[in-house]
Amino acid sequence: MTQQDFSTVLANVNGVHLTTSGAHFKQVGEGLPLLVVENQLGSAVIAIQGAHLLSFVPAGGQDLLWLSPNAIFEPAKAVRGGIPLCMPWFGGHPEGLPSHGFARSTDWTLQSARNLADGRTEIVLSLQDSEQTRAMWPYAFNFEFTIVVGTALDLSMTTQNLSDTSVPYTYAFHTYFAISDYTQVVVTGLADLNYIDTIGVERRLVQQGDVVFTGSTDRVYLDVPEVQTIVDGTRSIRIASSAHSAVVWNPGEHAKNIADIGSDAYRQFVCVERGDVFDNALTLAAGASHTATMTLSA
Ligand SMILES: O=P(O)(O)OC[C@H]1O[C@H](O)[C@H](O)[C@@H](O)[C@@H]1O
Repeated sequence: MTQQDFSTVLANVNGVHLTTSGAHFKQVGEGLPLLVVENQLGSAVIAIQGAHLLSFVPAGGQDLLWLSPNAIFEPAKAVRGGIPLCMPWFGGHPEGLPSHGFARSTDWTLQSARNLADGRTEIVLSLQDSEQTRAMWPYAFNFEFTIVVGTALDLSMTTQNLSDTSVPYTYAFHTYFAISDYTQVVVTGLADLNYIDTIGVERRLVQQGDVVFTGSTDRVYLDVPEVQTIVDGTRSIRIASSAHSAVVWNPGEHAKNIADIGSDAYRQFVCVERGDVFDNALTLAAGASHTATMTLSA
């Protein structure tokens, strides 16, 4: 568990408090510290480990994010659901380092919290290089993640390369969206785009019409437009991002082999992950910084 003292940062901020995963979610594991953010426009729950959003509820609405009923809250293990931050690399690593990078399983620092004049709440978390990160990724860096909770959830990730060489960089906001049943939803905003189907032998295909799910799905859409919409009956969720890729994932029945999902729960989410991955991978020049934004709204 993080040893951070939040009292100075949270002094004079209304509607933000610290709790634990055990008190808030009653789920298994050693437990993790969480920040709860509540205002008149919406509410959110953020794990300090991973700067990981676990819940976002616009006032009077329902949670946009899915958290697995079998989620495990353990130090150094990514929680299943919400918005894991996959960085500074997305997917598997050629030398067997943790899949999707170390950001999602490392404690971040709470930099600031403030009530904005329009009623929203802004939280800023950061992560800098350390001996532990340099052993996996030999660069000096600063990641700064700004979360604004209102009727929409506004996210902004700034990645600064503080080293004197250029750095390869891929990332994704790996969002798990709560939906009724994965076979009932339609994802718009990806029709006619090139994608890589990563199930089995990678294949490059072109999306015909909107995306629907009929079973295990794992696809990387390239050069996507700013907005996708998940249409779930009369409900819809809008995803707007500056990122150039969209990864669409649901494990289907393979979820029975994933301990923190299980054989039924997989039906209640789809992942539509915005990031810059595969052909959209980035290189950050020495001293350069990159900002990625994403806004989620119902
Ligand atoms: O189990 P994780 O490491 O969290 O990865 C979960 C999933 O993330 C992404 O969606 C990838 O495209 C999938 O291939 C992967 O299975």
